[in-house]
Amino acid sequence: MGHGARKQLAELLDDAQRRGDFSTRIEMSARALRIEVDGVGELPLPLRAPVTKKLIAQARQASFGRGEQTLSDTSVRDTWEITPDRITLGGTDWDRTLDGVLDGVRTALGLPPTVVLRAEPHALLVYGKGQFFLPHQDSEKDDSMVGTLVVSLPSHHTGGELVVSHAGRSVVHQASRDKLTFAAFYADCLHEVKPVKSGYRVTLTMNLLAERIRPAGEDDGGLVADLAHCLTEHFTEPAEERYAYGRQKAAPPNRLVYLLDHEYTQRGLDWDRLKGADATRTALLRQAAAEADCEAVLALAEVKETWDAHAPYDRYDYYGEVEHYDDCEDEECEGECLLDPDGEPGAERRRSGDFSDYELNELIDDEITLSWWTRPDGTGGEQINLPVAYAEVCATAENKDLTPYQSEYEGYMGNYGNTLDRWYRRAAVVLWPRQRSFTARAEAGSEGALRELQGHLDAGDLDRARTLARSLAPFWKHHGSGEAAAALFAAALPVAVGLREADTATMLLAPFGVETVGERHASGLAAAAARYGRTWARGAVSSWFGTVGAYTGAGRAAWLESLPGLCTALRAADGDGDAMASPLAEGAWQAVEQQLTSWLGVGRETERRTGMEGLGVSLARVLQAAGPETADTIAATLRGLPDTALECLLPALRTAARQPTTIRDGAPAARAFQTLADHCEDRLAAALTRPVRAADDWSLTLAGTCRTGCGLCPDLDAFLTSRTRHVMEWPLAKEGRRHLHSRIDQAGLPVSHTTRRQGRPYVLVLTKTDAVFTREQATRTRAETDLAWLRDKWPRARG
Ligand SMILES: O=C(O)CCC(=O)C(=O)O
Ligand SMILES: [Fe+2]
Repeated sequence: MGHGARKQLAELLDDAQRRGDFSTRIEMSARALRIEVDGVGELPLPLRAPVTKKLIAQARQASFGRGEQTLSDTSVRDTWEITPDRITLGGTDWDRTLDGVLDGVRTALGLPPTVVLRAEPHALLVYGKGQFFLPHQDSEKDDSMVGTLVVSLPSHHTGGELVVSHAGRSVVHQASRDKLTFAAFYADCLHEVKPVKSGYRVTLTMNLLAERIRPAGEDDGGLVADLAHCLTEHFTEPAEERYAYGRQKAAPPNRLVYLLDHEYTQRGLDWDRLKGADATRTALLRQAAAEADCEAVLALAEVKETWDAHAPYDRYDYYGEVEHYDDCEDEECEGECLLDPDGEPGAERRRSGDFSDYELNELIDDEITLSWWTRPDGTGGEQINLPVAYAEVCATAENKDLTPYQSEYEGYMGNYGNTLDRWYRRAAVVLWPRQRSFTARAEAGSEGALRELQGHLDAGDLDRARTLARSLAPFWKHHGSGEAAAALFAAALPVAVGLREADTATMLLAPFGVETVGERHASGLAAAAARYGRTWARGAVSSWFGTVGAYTGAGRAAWLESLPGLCTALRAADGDGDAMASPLAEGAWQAVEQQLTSWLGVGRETERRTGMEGLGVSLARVLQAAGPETADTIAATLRGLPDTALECLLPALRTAARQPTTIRDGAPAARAFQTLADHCEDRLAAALTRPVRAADDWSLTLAGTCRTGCGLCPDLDAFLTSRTRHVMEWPLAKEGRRHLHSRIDQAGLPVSHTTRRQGRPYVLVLTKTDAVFTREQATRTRAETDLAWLRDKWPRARG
């Protein structure tokens, strides 16, 4: 059975690992090292305070890396540093001693004998009393860097322990007073230097580099054969379903994903530089793969686990009698607020994002997605997006024993109790039977698989290309959106054209989001439209838009910025670019129109204005991308909208005016922009002829009505529309007050509402604010400015 094969495979690999540890420590005589520092001279060992002080005089405050940045913050790292160019290492026996240490480190860390370690000085560090380095991981400065070697020079001190952790275990290294202490650890280990309590701690840190010296040798034939047998079984037996309550047997799995123990960066992920047990296990796995006729690649996986978990309650004294939180500022709260929001269980830790002491009860769900992998031929890697099925996963170390890079705790949610989400990044070996190679890779959205198809087309083997392409249909879905999918889309276009089969071409191109489509695809798109016709092109474009308005985030706005350039490139391309450009512009307009309609319905003015202004930029781009007829149709629709739409039209005109070529006579949308400018001018002029509000006129226009048929809103409306009333006191229970609040807030009315907490029910006090007048004045001033700008920039009826 499939599950049995996976389990057995993990066990075989677990047994096979040479017992490598993540950190090790070796002591050597201080006589082995002669160390000289510029400006100080040779350091007599063990170090004494006067010499150490001279070192400090030559040092600078050490910084540390975070992402791309280098930071200096003594609350994170407080130590003196001397750069390696100022240090000379020597001594009659030094090279031999270091080689011996490195060989011991290699064995202790479980690296195979086919690898040799080198150490490259990184810095000389001096820690005085109170100085330390908080937990961190070292950045891998070099592709071949596998870890760090800390050489502590003999020196009298207390504190300053080096604590190294991995997969839930920690070791503490304390330096010797009279010997050299070598501590080595893998680069993915979290480590820290505890504050020095007395004396000085002086270390020479070195990067550990791994180099391959011989090819991996033949391993125990029996073990490899057993592993190969497991692989064959895994790929031929029906896949096990996680919750298979009497369901039909599934097809065999398409791949096996073996998760590795250590962490790797994309750059550092290489068969020859795997760490500890990973190195041994993958070497065996690859031999087994060859024997079972499987291909193997290295991959990076994102893992998300959801646990039923709970906070360590006992530290909180709230447990027991709960009381009202006195300073609760929630206006609606009438003694129903029982807890200080900050006093909830785990609030403290929730803020700091540390959930390490939460208790994990039961795993509710896990998801694994492969995001990147190496090519089977070993030439670099590619981005992919592949959810991994339960029946395909195999691992020796469980996720929960590793350190998540992010955690989120969610209190009781109804369906589940309290849940803790944890995210991990893990590396993996991915294997599949060689004869299923195309499917296994294509399913992951691999560009390489599409290039294989292209290869068949180039070689004139149309039948083979069509058969393989059609085999994608069941899983060729959701290739995402934006730049990340652009390369895959670029690879899919020529294949779609070359297949000369409209339906297969549709299937290949449909699963992309419109934000993926860019200028680089123009010639491929024009060629596809020429091959399959305008109706086909329209269908393809509509599949990229998906449900119009379904996605309207920042990605869409950025894409609209590029739309005019894309449409120009399409219209200039060989083939039938216009067949793509027109539906693209129309689809973009539909999405913008839908957003415009929803903004028009928003009552709160500042919020609406901000939204409309952003939309104005998008509208300008859509008009610039459209052909003359579409642009005119759009302009006609816009002229039919209420005056609030000017909040979008003016920003659109301003955007266009900043790019004069797009509005000059002869530009496709020039006429449409002029029509809109004239329309705005008319509406603003008309608005300015309306009389100014009288100083005693407090009446408000009703924005939005209450559809609940409640008994309160008629009274509210009477107050709002009254010219004379500007304060209303209303004894009202909580529900009613809440209803009125929400109506006033949603309409963005210039009316303040407060609750006087006296007697029962409390009294709701509504007060019309000065904004009744100031807002109108501001609108008027804005209209005057806009009108002047329009008359200057868009003079009416040229010629
Ligand atoms: O001083 C040490 O022992 C370690 C320093 C360290 O972790 C580093 O420089 O990254
Ligand atoms: Fe470090």
